[in-house]
Amino acid sequence: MPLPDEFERIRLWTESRQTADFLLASGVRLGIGDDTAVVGAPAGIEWLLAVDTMVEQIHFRSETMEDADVGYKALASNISDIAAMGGIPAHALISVSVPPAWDFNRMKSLYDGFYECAERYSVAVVGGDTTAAPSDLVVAVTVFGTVEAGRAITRAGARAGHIVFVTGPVGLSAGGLHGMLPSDTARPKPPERLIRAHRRPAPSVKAGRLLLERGWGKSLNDVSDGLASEAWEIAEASGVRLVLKEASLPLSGELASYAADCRVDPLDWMLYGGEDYVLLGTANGEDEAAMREVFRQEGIPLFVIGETEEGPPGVELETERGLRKPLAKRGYNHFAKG
Ligand SMILES: Nc1ncnc2c1ncn2[C@@H]1O[C@H](COP(=O)(O)OP(=O)(O)O)[C@@H](O)[C@H]1O
Ligand SMILES: Cc1ncc(C[n+]2csc(CCOP(=O)(O)OP(=O)(O)O)c2C)c(N)n1
Ligand SMILES: [Mg+2]
Ligand SMILES: [Mg+2]
Ligand SMILES: [Mg+2]
Repeated sequence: MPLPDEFERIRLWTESRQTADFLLASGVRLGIGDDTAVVGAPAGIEWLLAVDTMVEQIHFRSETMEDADVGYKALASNISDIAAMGGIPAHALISVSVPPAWDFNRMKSLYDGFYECAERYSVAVVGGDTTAAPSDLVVAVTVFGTVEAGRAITRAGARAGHIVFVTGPVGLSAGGLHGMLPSDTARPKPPERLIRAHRRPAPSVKAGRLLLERGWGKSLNDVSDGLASEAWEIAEASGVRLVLKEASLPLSGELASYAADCRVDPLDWMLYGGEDYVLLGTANGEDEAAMREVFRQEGIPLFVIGETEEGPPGVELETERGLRKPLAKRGYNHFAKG
């Protein structure tokens, strides 16, 4: 059998993955197959638009991710940016640049991952682009979300006297990655939960919506580059200081024991590891009790990890003994100063 050409591949990767009813309900008048998609714009909403790229060797390699995980995570990381505005993810465009090693079947698995994530978060895949590539796979996903007009929660809304919270544990993804990356010295195998955190992140869409609908979220950011880096982004965008309490940071028992096995400090993974795709934000202290109660009822994690103060924008870490030290503006950076 001859190998499918470009157009047959697109059809075979995407055909019959989402029902006509679902696409119609998502406002899609015209989906995959024409020069552009045509999507209805509901009254009273604003569009949230974001794109994120995953590059083989930089964001993943065969040792760290299964093929389907790459598709799942590429869409999940974009959905996380919509969650970080308090929005609802709605549509996605998928661009793939495909090297020879990613044959038809591997790409089909990648698309299985895309569509698994799309189904979980009710995202309509409305188009994309396909090219050949010389050696490594590049996947770029553009996501469109909706938010009630004027209500998006930005990084700039933190004020002195807020509490600082996160919507899930941090550092698990970095711990899992540590154990899966090739290394000269043998590393203990990470627990399944850490591997899963790295491969199948769960963006906090429900938490983002609660924070917006109840009016609790005053500033919000998702954790892609690491808690410290994202905290600095809120501090600088808002013009406040964030004080994070080391004892309140959500350290999972599994991460603690895996870090002990590896003889490393889990705090490094928690503060600087990244790819957690939880939300970091601030809220009024008076709302803390109600927030805790409703998040508990909804079964969504919420950890209060510090507070904000007036002063030159920055981030501090308060140790268990009450000593404060500046928290380095460090995290994953594609072009770290060298
Ligand atoms: N090449 C680019 N051209 C235009 N805007 C960009 C480019 N790269 C990043 N941005 C914008 O810079 C901001 C920060 O990007 P980034 O750090 O990737 O955000 P995030 O961590 O939320 O994905 C975003 O508003 C993003 O849209
Ligand atoms: C093989 C491999 N090496 C290193 C990493 C770690 N890593 C790569 S990108 C990244 C940060 C998130 O990616 P980025 O492109 O910065 O996303 P954005 O901040 O734009 O959402 C991290 C922690 C990884 N996931 N896989
Ligand atoms: Mg980005
Ligand atoms: Mg983001
Ligand atoms: Mg980044």
